[in-house]
Amino acid sequence: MAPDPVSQFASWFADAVEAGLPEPNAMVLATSSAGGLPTARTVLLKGYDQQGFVFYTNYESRKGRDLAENPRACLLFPWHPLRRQVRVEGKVTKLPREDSAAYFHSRPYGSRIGAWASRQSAVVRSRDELDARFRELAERWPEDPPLPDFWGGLRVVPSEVEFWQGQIDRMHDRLRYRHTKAGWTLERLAP
Ligand SMILES: Cc1cc2nc3c(=O)[nH]c(=O)nc-3n(C[C@H](O)[C@H](O)[C@H](O)COP(=O)(O)O)c2cc1C
Ligand code: PXP
Repeated sequence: MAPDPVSQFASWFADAVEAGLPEPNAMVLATSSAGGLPTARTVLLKGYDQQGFVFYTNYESRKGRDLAENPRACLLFPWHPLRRQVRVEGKVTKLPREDSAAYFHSRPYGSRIGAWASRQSAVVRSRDELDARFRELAERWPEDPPLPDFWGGLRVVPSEVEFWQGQIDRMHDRLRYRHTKAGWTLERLAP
């Protein structure tokens, strides 16, 4: 195992890509409201480094509202064909606007209009209403829509990261990194 979880993640992520897993960067993001109600959904990992794990979303969506009132999250990478899973826990911070803008402008035009057209997680009357909203916004910005102020990146800053490897007889390997004042400590957990 690597001395820190991000280096270890890099190695397992490379294995997931190499193995040809569909959407190897898909991860389940769990959040919880201030009242303690948990929810989970899939998002795409768009970057990671020693600072943490980054994804992009609508800040006013259900997850966005959860994270505004309770900025803690758990990420789960379900790499079943490799008999592996990685779980990341930590605090969540917003990306600087210039970083969100750089990513937003790298997205295809339609996805950028889509971000504007979707009040993510709100109830919509119909598919037609959604499509009409898309067309209206595409007319407004025939090219280069700006970054919406309600959209951008979030970073999960890891405090614990667990690497799970399936083994025979359900005697799996579970190795957990925990961030302490002294740096990262690595512990083995019972399967
Ligand atoms: C494979 C996959 C990847 C997804 N990636 C994202 C993403 O990166 N950002 C995002 O906002 N929604 C993404 N979604 C949609 C979310 O799962 C979810 O439906 C949406 O963000 C609204 O979630 P919420 O109402 O809990 O906030 C993805 C869905 C799937 C199935
Ligand atoms: C609503 C939504 N936002 C953002 C993303 C992130 O991916 P991309 O920036 O590549 O569209 C996805 C991917 O499914 C998505 O569905």
